Amino acid sequence: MIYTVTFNPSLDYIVKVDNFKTGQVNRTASERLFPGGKGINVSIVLKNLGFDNVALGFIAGFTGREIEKRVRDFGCSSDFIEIDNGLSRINVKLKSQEESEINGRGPQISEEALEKLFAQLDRLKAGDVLALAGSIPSSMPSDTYERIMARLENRGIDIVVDATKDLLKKVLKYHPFLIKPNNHELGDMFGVTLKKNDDEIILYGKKLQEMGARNVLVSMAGDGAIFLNEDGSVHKSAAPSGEVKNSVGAGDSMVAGFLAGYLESGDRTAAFKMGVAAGSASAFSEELATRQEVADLLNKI
Ligand SMILES: Nc1ncnc2c1ncn2[C@@H]1O[C@H](COP(=O)(O)OP(=O)(O)OP(=O)(O)O)[C@@H](O)[C@H]1O
Ligand SMILES: O=P(O)(O)OC[C@@]1(O)O[C@H](CO)[C@@H](O)[C@@H]1O
Repeated sequence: MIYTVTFNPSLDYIVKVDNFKTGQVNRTASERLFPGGKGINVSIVLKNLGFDNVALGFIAGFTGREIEKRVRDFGCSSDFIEIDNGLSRINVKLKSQEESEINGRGPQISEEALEKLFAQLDRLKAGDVLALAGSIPSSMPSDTYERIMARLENRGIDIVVDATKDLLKKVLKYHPFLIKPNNHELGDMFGVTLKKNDDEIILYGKKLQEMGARNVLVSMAGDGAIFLNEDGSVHKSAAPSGEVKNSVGAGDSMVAGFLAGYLESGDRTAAFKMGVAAGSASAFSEELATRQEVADLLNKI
C-alpha cells in the first residue's frame, strides 16, 4: 500500500483578484476551496492516476473535518489523527498580477498525538511506499522526519521525502528513495542561490546523493526538471508548454506522477517522464491533474 503523511494539512483558499492592491478592500473575481497540504495533494493525484493509497496526518477542528471529507470525496482513503485543540490551517493563495501565498502555522501537535502516528507507521510492511511531505507545525520537534526515518530503517519501505532545508538534510543519511527539492530549495540547503543552471543543479543534486539520497528530482517550474538517477545517470526534461491555470500542487503532482510511473513500469526514467507530465498537467488545470490530462501531456514530453 502507499501511504502519505501530511503533518500540517490545509484548506487551500484560492482567490483570483484582478489588479490586487494592498491597503484597500479588494473583491475577488473567483474563489475556490481545495483540501491541501503536500501529502494530501500526492494522495489525490495518485488516486486520479489509479493508485489506491491512505492519507495520514493530523487534523483539528471544523477545518480539519472538512479537509477529511474533501479528501474522501476525491476517493482517497484516510486515517487522520484528530487533535482536540485548535484548527487545521486555511492557506490563502492569491492570484493577481503576481502569485502570493499565506500559509498558516497549524495546530499544536502533542507528543501523545505524534506517538499515535508512530504506531500507525509501525504497522507498515515491506514493499509499502511512504511519502512524507510538507512543513511540520511549529510546535513539533524539528527532528520529527528524522525520527520516522530512523524507526522505519531497514524495513523494506521506500520513503519519499518532499520537505525543505534541515528537515530534508537530516533524513538523507537514512537513504530516502526519492527527494524532490525545487531549484530554490536545493540552493537554500547549501546557502547558495541556484538559478536554472543545469551544471550547478547537477553538482548540488549529486551532493545530496553523496549525503545519502537515492534518487533526486529537482523541479524548475516552467523550465521542467532534472533527474539524478541512483544508477548514476542524469536526465533533463523540458516542461511541455501550455497555459498555467493553477500551479499550487504542481510539485506534489510530480511526486505522485513519479511514484505512479515507477510502480507501473519499475523504470525510473519512465517514472521521471510521468512526473513531469503530472506536474505540468496540474499546473495547466484549475484542479490537480487527472489521468487523462497526464496521458495527453506524456505524448508531448
Ligand atoms: N509554469 C509551468 N509550466 C509548465 N510546467 C510547469 C509549470 N510550473 C510547474 N510545472 C511542472 O510541475 C513541476 C513541478 O513544479 P515546481 O518546480 O513549481 O514545483 P514546486 O516548487 O515543488 O511546486 P509547489 O510547491 O507549487 O507544488 C515542474 O517540473 C513542471 O513539470
Ligand atoms: O506550508 P507547507 O506545508 O510547506 O506547504 C503547504 C502548501 O502550500 O503546499 C501545497 C502545495 O504544494 C498546498 O496544498 C499547501 O497549502
